[in-house]
Amino acid sequence: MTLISVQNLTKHFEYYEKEQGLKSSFRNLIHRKKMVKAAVEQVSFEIKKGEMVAFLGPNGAGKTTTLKMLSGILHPSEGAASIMGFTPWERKNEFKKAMSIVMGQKSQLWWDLPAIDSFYLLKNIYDLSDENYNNTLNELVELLDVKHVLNIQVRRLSLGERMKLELIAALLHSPKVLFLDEPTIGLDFISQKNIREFLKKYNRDTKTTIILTSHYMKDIEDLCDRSIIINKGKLIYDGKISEIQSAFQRKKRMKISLSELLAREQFEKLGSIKEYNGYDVVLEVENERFKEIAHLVLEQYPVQDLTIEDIPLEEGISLMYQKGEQDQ
Ligand SMILES: Nc1ncnc2c1ncn2[C@@H]1O[C@H](COP(=O)(O)OP(=O)(O)OP(=O)(O)O)[C@@H](O)[C@H]1O
Repeated sequence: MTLISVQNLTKHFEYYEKEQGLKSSFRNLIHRKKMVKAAVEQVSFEIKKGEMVAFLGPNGAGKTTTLKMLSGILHPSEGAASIMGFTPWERKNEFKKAMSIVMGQKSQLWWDLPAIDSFYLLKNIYDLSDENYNNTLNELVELLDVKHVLNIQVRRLSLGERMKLELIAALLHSPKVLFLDEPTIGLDFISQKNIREFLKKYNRDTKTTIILTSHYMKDIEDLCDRSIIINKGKLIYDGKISEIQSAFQRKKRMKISLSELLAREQFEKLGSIKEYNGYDVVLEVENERFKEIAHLVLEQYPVQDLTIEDIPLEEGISLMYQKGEQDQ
């Protein structure tokens, strides 16, 4: 069942250029130069109920602007979107009660209060029954393991603890659609992992539809099957994450450790050399040839260890960004 449908969504920001200096400030009062930034251009996609989709793109690609339109914070310049049958920017109460947005760099908790007070306020805003509120809160508190920090002023907590509490604030009213903008930004490795595990379980158990932006590839690889990629406001890929590699990266990486020093020339005929120090070599070889080359290296070279891996996802994605740039 399609839950989110977006057609030709476009956002052009208009602003006035401001030159440096006092003289220019006075000149700008009379003669201002209007600029237009095309942040999102004719983006279309559909998302089914229960999907967790990665929304990717380099800095400034238009991800946050798109999420702001889909959550009703911003009005588009053109295009249409339907989320659970609602037009987001009409901001109907039923829509607000059925969605939530978490922005890694913004907080909806009161910093000077303990989170439990903010949660109680949200209970009233969303008009939740005592039973419903207590059940959801207890479940989320247990899942995220934050019982011990609920009564501490939010400003005194660590970034990881705060992000867990932000998630609870966003999920108290059990939204059907959740927008997550960089939910693991700035978190240490363990906190990132905890948040990822929580999101995975939450999505699986509740079938909440989630759109996630993140610059951490581990988030994307662990959580999402599908990704929508934009660059300079335009959609450049919509498909399986596992196919990004095969579509844009037709090579494998071979790491070879040698028991004897070998000259660089010995490897040049096999593939492109990425690293070489005499004893350790990293080669990139064409997918079609890696078995044959591995066989040859094992037979003819003094090999101590050999591993073959796919090129990391971030490299596949960055190739895609580059291709997007060339096509535009
Ligand atoms: N209010 C605004 N006025 C003018 N330009 C804006 C405004 N908001 C965003 N932009 C521009 O629109 C483009 C897209 O911004 P957006 O924040 O959506 O990118 P992003 O993909 O979320 O980037 P990042 O990964 O860095 O957060 C950027 O070039 C940004 O400078």
